[in-house]
Amino acid sequence: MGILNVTPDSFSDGGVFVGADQALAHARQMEADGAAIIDVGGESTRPGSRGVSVDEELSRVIPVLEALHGEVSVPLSVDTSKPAVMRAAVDAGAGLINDVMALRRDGALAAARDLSVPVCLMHMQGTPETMQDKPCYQHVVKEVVTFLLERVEAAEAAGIERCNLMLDPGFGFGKTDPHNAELLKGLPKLVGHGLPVLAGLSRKSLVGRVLGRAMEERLAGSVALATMATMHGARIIRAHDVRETVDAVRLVNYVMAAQGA
Ligand SMILES: Cn1c(SCC(=O)Nc2ccccc2)nc2c(=O)[nH]c(N)nc21
Repeated sequence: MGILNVTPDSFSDGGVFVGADQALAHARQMEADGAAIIDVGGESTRPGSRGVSVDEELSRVIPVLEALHGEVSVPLSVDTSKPAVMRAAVDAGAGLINDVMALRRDGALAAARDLSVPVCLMHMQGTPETMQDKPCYQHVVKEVVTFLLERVEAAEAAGIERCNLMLDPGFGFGKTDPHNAELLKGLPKLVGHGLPVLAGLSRKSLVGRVLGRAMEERLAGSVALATMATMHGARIIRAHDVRETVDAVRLVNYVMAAQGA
């Protein structure tokens, strides 16, 4: 899942691709590099960030989805928690919903059901504004798995088909580095519930803090974590550096498919 940030303040790449034409060029490059999905997000979810209005998010995301639709052959996911943005985004060509709030906003379950597109349900403790103040868990893996299974129940109760759901532990969303490490090590417990698991670790602060690497120096660490997530059963890897991440995933798949051992 290639990351296409259309947030002016997206701190991971400083919102370099805000214009629709730069976005299209970046999306085409990620598709050429092997991305199976392009994730388009208009609201920065960095720690401490406040949300944006529906209109602001729409003005960022819809023009880009319209520019990409029909120009790239891979499905587009819209990274949003707002029902109105979900509906407009699917109308504009999005084929997946990537919701960091796991459809908890009012109207989100109904929107996802009406739209009947695949949905990624992600765990977050608190909100982007507060989540990193003091993340705390008794058993982080158990609590994240339990939350996600509860969201699956809620989605099915709302009429969303189970086969349209993906689960995501939400690395960095209300987690300390030990929490993130425990979640990555414990990923097989989430994978074991039979739904595809998505992992987003690319360039995140976990890499920066453990390795002491600035944002632009996190490629090797990101590929290492993508490799670990894939070995632990993640089926979708959300990444900035698509070419390098695809190489790693292809090699993991090759080795894991080997006979014997
Ligand atoms: C939209 N979105 C994000 S944005 C946060 C981010 O990339 N931060 C970040 C990026 C680069 C550097 C530092 C932080 N992370 C996920 C994720 O892990 N899973 C799913 N499903 N969606 C996600």
